[in-house]
Amino acid sequence: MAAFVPRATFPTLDSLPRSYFLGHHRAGLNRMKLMLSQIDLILECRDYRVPLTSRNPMFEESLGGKQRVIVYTKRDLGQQKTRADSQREQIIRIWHHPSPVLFSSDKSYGDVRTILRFAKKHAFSAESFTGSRMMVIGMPNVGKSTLLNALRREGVGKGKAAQTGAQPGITRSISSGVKIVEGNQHTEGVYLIDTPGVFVPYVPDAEAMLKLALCGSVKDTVIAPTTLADYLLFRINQVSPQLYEEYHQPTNEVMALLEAIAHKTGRLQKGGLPDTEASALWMIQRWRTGHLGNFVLDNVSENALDRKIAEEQQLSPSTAQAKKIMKEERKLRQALKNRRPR
Ligand SMILES: Nc1nc2c(ncn2[C@@H]2O[C@H](COP(=O)(O)OP(=O)(O)OP(=O)(O)O)[C@@H](O)[C@H]2O)c(=O)[nH]1
Repeated sequence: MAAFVPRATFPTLDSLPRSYFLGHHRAGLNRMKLMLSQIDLILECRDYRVPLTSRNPMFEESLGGKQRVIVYTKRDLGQQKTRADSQREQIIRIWHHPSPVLFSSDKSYGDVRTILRFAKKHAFSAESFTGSRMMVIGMPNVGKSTLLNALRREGVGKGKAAQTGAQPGITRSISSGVKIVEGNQHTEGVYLIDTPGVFVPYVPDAEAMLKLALCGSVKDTVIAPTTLADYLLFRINQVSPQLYEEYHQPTNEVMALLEAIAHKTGRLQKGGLPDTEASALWMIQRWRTGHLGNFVLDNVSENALDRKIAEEQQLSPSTAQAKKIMKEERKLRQALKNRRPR
């Protein structure tokens, strides 16, 4: 039998939606700007699996000037605990030097404690009697509320304060501060404010949109699940087709894999026909929960962040493009109203 050769490239999908900037994203960002003067430190969350693509330049534009620490979330879903992980993390630290960078997994008490220690040190060095107020920001579904809950649990031993969920947009408004560090005789402690995830107004690169959708920053109704599953298959094949060996032999044909998954997991329609859409959603969800391989989707190299920023500056939208973006946003809002999630 001929050896399996994975696809080297994924087709460019010009018709893919490139926007997911919703009303509550815009409103949330405006409110964050207004609150900035009361904030001592920003915890900006980015997804460990897409350290470049989950950067939102609007935060820099709108909230720049405030002291900020970048927290790369969902580390457990991207790392394999190898030397390559440490090297990648070292490069990411270099990207942001001298700003601090932290990595976090909600499964790791160590990671959460490190962030807590950082928050404590920052707050107590300010010696403010009224305590310290921090704000957690980031793209939708990056894990902001989960981080807030973990910091509260570890910091003051209290239960969940913010709702979390597998789809983006669970947090719709800015919360009041939640205590994550107890005070002492000199200060009131540390309060953390949760904010709604904010998407970028326009994603010029179709592959970036696929990555963001795969990581859950975009609602699953926006991009066809079979298209997303095809992109996931393309990426899994580059890592190891063995990751889906219990369903199918190595393949570049997403429909063949989805049909096999449908039969194996009982996702069948009337008459026993495989439900490929439901199987695609299941496959995507399996990857999002770490059951189809843990890997990073962005190429991390020393000058990758500078290159990305330079590209963004070149691609900053003209008036005509901005109008097109707004039209796309309106269309998207209408489509979301009309389509109910399955
Ligand atoms: N495996 C893993 N899953 C995580 C981690 N952090 C968050 N999640 C999951 O990611 C999903 C999104 O988490 P949320 O905390 O609701 O994300 P959010 O950024 O507040 O989302 P928005 O409401 O869109 O702003 C949930 O299903 C969480 O369980 C992590 O470190 N590891």
